[in-house]
Amino acid sequence: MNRPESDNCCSGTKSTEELTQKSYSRPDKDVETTNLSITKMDCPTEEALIRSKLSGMEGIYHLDFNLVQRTLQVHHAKGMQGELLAVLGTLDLDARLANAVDRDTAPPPATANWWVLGVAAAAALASEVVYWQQGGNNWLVMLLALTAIAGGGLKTYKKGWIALKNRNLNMNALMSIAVTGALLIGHWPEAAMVMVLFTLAELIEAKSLDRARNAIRELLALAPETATVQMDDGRWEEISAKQVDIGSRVRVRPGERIALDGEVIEGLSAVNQAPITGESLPVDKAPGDSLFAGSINESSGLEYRVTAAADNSTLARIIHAVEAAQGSRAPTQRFVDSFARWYTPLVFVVALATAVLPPLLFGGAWLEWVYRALVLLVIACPCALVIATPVTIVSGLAAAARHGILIKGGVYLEDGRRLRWLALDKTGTITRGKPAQTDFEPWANNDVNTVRSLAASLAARSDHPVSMAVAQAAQDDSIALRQVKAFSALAGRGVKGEIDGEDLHLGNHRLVEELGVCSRELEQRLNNLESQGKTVIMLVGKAGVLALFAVADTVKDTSREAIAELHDLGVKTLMLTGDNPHTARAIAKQVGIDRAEGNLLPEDKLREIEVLTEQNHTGMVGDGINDAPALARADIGFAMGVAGTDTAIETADVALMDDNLSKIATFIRLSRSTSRILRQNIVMALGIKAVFLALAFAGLASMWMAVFADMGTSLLVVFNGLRLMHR
Ligand SMILES: Nc1ncnc2c1ncn2[C@@H]1O[C@H](COP(=O)(O)OP(=O)(O)OP(=O)(O)O)[C@@H](O)[C@H]1O
Ligand SMILES: [Zn+2]
Repeated sequence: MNRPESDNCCSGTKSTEELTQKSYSRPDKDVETTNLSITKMDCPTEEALIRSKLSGMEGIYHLDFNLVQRTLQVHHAKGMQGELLAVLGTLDLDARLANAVDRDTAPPPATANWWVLGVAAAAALASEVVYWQQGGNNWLVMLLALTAIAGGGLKTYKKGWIALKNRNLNMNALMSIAVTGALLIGHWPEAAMVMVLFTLAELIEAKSLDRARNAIRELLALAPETATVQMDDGRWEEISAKQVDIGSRVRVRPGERIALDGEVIEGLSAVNQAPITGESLPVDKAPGDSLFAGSINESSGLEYRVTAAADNSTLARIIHAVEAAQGSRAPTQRFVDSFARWYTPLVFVVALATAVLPPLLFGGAWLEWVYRALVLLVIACPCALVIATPVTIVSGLAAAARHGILIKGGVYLEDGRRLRWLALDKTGTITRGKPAQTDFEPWANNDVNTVRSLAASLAARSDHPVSMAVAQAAQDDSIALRQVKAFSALAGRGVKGEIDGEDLHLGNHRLVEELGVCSRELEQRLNNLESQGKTVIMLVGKAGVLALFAVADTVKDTSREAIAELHDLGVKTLMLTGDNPHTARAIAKQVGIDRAEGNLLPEDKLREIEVLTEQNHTGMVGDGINDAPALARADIGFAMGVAGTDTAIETADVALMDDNLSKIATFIRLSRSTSRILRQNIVMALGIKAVFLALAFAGLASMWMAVFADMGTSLLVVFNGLRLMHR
């Protein structure tokens, strides 16, 4: 049996992560996937319990825990579901089958019986008071203490017992042992207090986790539940957004939120797309423009045609991706998990030694040392430490989503701060990607209209931006097109086809060289145009070069500033383009990019990235389609302008909803604050533990102080993590 999630999976490198996920997402006919919702899995210790129970079973291949959503995905051999549920049943964690597709059923919030807990707390307090008044234990102290423990701690005992039976030392087990021990050595009021405080801590912790859990669902709540749809008979009726079919006509009033993805049919309005793209300026919409569910229609009414079902809208896909991202473990989380795995048993052993050795060897007082050992048991609970990471990562992911940045895993969020180089594609990334024809020149006395018509006929068949510019210019001048036969695109070069029996090529310098029809004179002319930042393609026929067409793209308004922001963050920039080196340099100079490489075929781009990644943490940003190999090879691949596209969201490591490059700087800054908060949390959690460890040895810490500190630390790290949400 192979189990790739085995504990020695050490570094968080992308390749291991991907391998693990890919090998299991492949539909295999013998592997079945069960999604479970586990209501009572609110502390990482429960995860450890489940893991130890399941991973030993024959036929269980892979476990994907999502603590924040309290879900577990199990990949297992076919037909094991019943057995799986039965085993989980013995752990008493309320494991239920969950439908992965149905994202609307939020997990129930942490339940609390405040009334019982209040009585328990009062009893514990009273027991303490009576103890001090009477100067010792008596039947009343004991009765009050037992009442408190029964009220506050039965659940803990139950969970602790299950854990111990499964030879798992989780915090419930530790607490049960500690409280029982305290009772046995006669510390009745304190045992009661510790149990009540612990239960309270658990509750508060669960509540604050609920907040993190809901952060992402709150994003989903951005799309209204209902939409005003035109019925077959022409009436308008408000129906549930989920029931609206693709193609329906929907109306949205000014000030209203848009319920479904669609395309404007009628009306002109400004739409605030901030919830999707993070861009706060409203965007003007006219017929033909696309709309995103969740965005806000600001100025006037619109009618649109629905283009995606409610559960497949861009917004829904964003939320789906963020939720999935939480499941994958960030490097810090792996570190913390493996730390917790040896920390708890180690402290347990130390506690045992503390209880036994000093009295045996040095004649210490038994009761005194047993008590110190019990304090150690309380300190052995790593909950604050373990909870700190997922909460921080989830808040970071949610904050990024609010900025229109979709991060596909905690790894990338943590890694972003390490980026030293960013490679950028030119067309569509730095420039608008919508070039226009600026010059055309017949070559060797050819007839202007004939060559334009030939070139445009070829160009019209291609969707490459350069071709589109040539075709558009011809159309604007009402030049008639001819019929093209045997058309094909030549990657990185241009296109070719046959018109009236003549083989024609339309493409760049590389193509002209390859056809062997270049000349000194032509090169001079090329250099001249290219050094102005223009891209030149040539029409080539039997008689050689027939004409030159120059197109120019404009740089996006945001590019220059975004590049400067990146440089301020210490990230160097490199432009990679299939376009010629002159144009590449001219554009690079305009926006302030450090280095530019032109004339690159897709495989050359890949090689550049490979060279860079060997020495530096390197990101690559592109529009996703022809740059796919380079994007995949980079440490972090960014796809931009993905809102509305189908595949790009799924392919990149980080997807930027709009095409504003400054989002990458935002991402890096967010990554830096995330790792700062992660470090703070870990130092805080470990530091407080260390202090209490020392105090416990010195006999200066009491049990309830340790519980209190533990609760305080948990709360501190959770709130510290949630702070990110508002970055
Ligand atoms: N279909 C085409 N029509 C016209 N020219 C083309 C075509 N395909 C490629 N070319 C020429 O080859 C060059 C390189 O094309 P390629 O598609 O590799 O890069 P690009 O997408 O234009 O630039 P970037 O790498 O910056 O995105 C283009 O600049 C253009 O001159
Ligand atoms: Zn040449």
